[in-house]
Amino acid sequence: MQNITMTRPDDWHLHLRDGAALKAVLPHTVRQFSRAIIMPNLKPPVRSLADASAYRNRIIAAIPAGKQFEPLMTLYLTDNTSPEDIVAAKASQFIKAVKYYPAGATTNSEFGVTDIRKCDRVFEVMQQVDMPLLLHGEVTDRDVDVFDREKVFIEKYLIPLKLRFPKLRVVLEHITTADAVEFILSANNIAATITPQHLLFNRNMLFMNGMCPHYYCLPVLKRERHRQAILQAATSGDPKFFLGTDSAPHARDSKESSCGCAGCYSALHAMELYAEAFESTDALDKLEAFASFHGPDFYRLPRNTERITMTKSTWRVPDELPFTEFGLVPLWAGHEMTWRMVYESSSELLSAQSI
Ligand SMILES: NC(=O)N[C@@H](CC(=O)O)C(=O)O
Ligand SMILES: [Zn+2]
Ligand SMILES: [Zn+2]
Repeated sequence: MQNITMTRPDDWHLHLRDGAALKAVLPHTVRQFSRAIIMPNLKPPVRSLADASAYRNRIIAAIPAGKQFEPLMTLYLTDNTSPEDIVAAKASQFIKAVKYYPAGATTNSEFGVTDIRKCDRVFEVMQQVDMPLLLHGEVTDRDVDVFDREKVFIEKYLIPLKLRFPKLRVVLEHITTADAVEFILSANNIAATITPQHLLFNRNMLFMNGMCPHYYCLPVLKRERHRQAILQAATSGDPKFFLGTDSAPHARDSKESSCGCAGCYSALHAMELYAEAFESTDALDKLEAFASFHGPDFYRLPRNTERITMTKSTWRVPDELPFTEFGLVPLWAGHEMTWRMVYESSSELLSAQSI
């Protein structure tokens, strides 16, 4: 196959940050996607309707002139989120979900929830008004092995949560294990997003010829058996699985540090990365539904009508992109990609090549 033409996709899990960082990364997402679910883990987090409204305006102001993009906002759940906050968020129409971070689980999660059972009053209202709950599904217990944190979260918290709130619509974000796939398939009113890095790499990538911080994200990459399971889920055509890049920019100095932070940057070339993963298992025919249909169907939004084209053409992922004063290393820097998104104008194509 030399060309793929498909419905324009959306990104159902994206970190845009704020200020100069937002301005540096947003054009990449806008080139590839029509809409994105915007993660609320800013410093301080997006906790109220007023925070979300102000952040949404800053994102809209940063959209390159003449481009279309719709940020779908989320609220950051804390121990103090109230049922009234949910009702107000639902009424706003632009807040599409509420994000749960276990306190201490990942980047900027220190304001997260200390005990998920404390949120039952809020979940009750979310179930009632049909506000989806997005989960960073990992336990934070120091005595649980870092590679088992997703599996233990499912057993200890997610299964009981689904029993307490069977109609609450849940997205288990950035799944990484066969255990997650199995659970998603067995339960109702639940879906999962899948990132490009978890489809393409197993945990060996973290230690290829030395320690490679640019492949460190949370949940951490797992063994090959788990990668195979999520690749199989993503390419199965099952509507419970859809695209969420979890593109999470961190400046080079904070990744290449004695305590490097978690997150991979994939907004530059997300669709090309997914195409490579799907092609590896001869499933390019399943890419459009995964990237462009299952997400809007879950969120009960219309599918996009515009189309995009990717073409077979090799190009090298740049070593670094402009981003604050330290630069940003994209996922799989230096790799020869085999697909390339075709942009509408040749000047855009040129600027994409030159970064
Ligand atoms: N995935 C990551 O490793 N990092 C994300 C946070 C998150 O999605 O957990 C970030 O905001 O940097
Ligand atoms: Zn997360
Ligand atoms: Zn994320």
